[in-house]
Amino acid sequence: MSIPGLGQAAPTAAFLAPIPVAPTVVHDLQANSEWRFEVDIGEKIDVKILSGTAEIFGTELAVNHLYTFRGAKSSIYTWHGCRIEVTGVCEEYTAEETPMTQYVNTHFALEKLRDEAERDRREGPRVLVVGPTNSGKTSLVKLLAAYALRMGQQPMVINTDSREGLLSIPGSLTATPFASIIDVEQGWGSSPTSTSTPVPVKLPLCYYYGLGNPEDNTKLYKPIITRLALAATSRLTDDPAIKSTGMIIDTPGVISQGKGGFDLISHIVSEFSVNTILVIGSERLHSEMLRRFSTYRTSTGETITLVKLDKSGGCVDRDDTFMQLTNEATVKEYFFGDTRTTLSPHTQSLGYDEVTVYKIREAHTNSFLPGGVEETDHGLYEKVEPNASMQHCILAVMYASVSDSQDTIRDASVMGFVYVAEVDETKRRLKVLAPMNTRMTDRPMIWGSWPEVAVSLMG
Ligand SMILES: Nc1ncnc2c1ncn2[C@@H]1O[C@H](COP(=O)(O)OP(=O)(O)OP(=O)(O)O)[C@@H](O)[C@H]1O
Repeated sequence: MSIPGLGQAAPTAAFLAPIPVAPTVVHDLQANSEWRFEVDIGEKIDVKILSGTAEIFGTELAVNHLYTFRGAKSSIYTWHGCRIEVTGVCEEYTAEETPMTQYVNTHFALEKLRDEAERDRREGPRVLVVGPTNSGKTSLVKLLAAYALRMGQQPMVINTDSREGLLSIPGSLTATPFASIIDVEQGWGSSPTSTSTPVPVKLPLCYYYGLGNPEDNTKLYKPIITRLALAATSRLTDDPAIKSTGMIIDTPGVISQGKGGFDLISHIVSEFSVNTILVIGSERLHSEMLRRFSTYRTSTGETITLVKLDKSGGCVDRDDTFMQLTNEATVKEYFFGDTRTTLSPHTQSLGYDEVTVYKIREAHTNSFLPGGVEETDHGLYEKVEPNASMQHCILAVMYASVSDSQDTIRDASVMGFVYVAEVDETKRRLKVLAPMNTRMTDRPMIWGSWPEVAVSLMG
């Protein structure tokens, strides 16, 4: 073996090969145009605004600051024109047709409602965004939250889409009060575990569903939505600034696509007392929402305002592989940090008898046995002994006690997540990775199927 720098061997050709230099391009963007880009997972680009004004989904970019984007599909919009410098390889084009005027008008209509709410000391608008998969719901939620923040408001952003996490691991449903700028490089911002970033951390109220699709177990999804709504409403009531700004609720695309899903939309509408529904990119869904909600009254007697919005031509489909890799990157970041912050997770060895694990039951809801007899509900979770199939899985550690009922555990908020790094069936022990060295043996843990982590995080 030759130690680098001490060995006698001549440098190899690879060692001498020049390091490829990423190309740098300057784009001049006209007023009201959008530069759309896609960076592959594992690749990155650096972007600098040289002059003018520019924003990413509503968040203004600073001039001469270097922004780095990794594995992202996104866009930079300018109202008045700008010059940008891009270093790195990505797929890109500039578009002049965007629905931004519609979106900003929606924002100003919401601002009017917020001003009225502040004046009358009432709750601001509770806005629900629905639309098919990849129609730009999350991007619109981000944009409306960013514009509200720019006006000095404090929006509460609710994520009811377990397929993607919002400041948390996928599988969770969250309510996050935003009081400071959204971190455009990271999507939504720094997670509570990353402490030394320039953008202040946000603390979500976090509940765990643990499956990728709400329809996989509506008997679990619905009560968690109810619990999330209760927590969000009480947080809202406690803080006048959040109260008058109101909520913006993101939804999973799948619930906008059929009868079972529409029932879930109705459930979210009633639990969050939604009074504004933004329907994005679907005429059919808009007419369905009109049919369901045109005569509806919220718990406080308000009617629902329905607004139809265009889908941006920039929305891109994200295939399963892209989602899988993005989710794995989010999980990795939760434990190990990102390029800006390195975290040091702890490994703990736990005996089978020291842990209480509940596995989520799947796909038993709405199922009928032949002859129309409904299948018996055996409970939400199944108490299981650790086993080899737990390897590489994520477990949610709940703020509950091991002696609590399944309903109490379901309604508890999440204390944190652990990753099962190793299962030793002979010694009957688990090796788990946790962000902190907290005692976990007196907490119940929930084992779901989402997020799926196909690779070892320890490699
Ligand atoms: N104007 C745009 N330019 C470039 N990319 C965009 C634009 N709008 C949205 N995207 C990208 O398109 C993808 C889908 O958008 P988004 O996540 O907002 O859709 P969604 O409706 O929330 O999806 P889902 O139904 O999966 O939750 C994302 O990667 C997003 O960053």
